[in-house]
Amino acid sequence: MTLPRPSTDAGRAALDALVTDPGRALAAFDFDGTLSPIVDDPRESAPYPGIVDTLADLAGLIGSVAIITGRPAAAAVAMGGLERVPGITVLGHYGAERWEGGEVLAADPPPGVALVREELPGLLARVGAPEGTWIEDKGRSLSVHTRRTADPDGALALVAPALAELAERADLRLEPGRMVVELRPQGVDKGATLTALVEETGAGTVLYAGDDLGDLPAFGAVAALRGKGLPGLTVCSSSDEVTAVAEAADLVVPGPAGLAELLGELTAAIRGPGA
Ligand SMILES: O=P(O)(O)OC[C@H]1O[C@H](O[C@H]2O[C@H](CO)[C@@H](O)[C@H](O)[C@H]2O)[C@H](O)[C@@H](O)[C@@H]1O
Repeated sequence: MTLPRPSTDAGRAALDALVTDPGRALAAFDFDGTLSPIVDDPRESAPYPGIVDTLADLAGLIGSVAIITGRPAAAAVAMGGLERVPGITVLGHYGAERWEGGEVLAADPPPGVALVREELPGLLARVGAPEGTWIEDKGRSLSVHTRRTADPDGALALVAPALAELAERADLRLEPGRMVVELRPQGVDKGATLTALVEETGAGTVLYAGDDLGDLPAFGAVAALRGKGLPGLTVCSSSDEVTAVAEAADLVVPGPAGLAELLGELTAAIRGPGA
């Protein structure tokens, strides 16, 4: 197994730093589309086969492993079997929730979430959202999914103006993603969450892997941390659905299967020859 070469100097330097000084590294991962292949029904998401075991191996070799997801933290842990990864931190709702050692810490959601919960079904009916449009109520945010409609992009375009108006009235943020729009609380994104985690862990190197638009703030955080001298590597779990993430990444791997392979190669490189 050979480690792939990132396409940027900064990415190559960070990968070298991670392998030579793994004890000070933080590796953080998105969940859907990165650890878990995209599926039609979000309730059926599951990690790519073997990837959680590889993460568990990696967690025993590097400083810290974390998940930063738009899912509720406990849902990601349950879907992923992530409690098997020693010492893992799971940050849900882009960082508004924290799961660690079986406990979830979070502040109460703002009142706008309840307003959206009440109005969203009627709003979707009024604008003529097509069959297959689905509301995912995540407790502190709600997502409108169109993957299971006949024309997912068309359905998103149809509902977008009304969702924008509702989000503004509820003082929530609109978070676009892969055939989904989420209405969620303001004030936190994956970039701020990753930066805080780097500070908290005292990481000397950071790796972040993601696949969707909501991961771009974390890529921005890696760039900002590099500006302060911290080696950082961004990895895109690529798809045909989103190209902006691959364009921003130091290293592009073909979806969760490619990430699983990369993590195996990284683990082998840290262990060294003969291990
Ligand atoms: O931050 P993430 O862990 O990537 O979560 C982002 C959203 O992921 C989920 O939706 C996406 O995955 C689904 C299952 O594969 C797929 O059907 C959907 O089209 C994708 O957008 C999840 O359902 C959302 O709540 C997350 O915000």
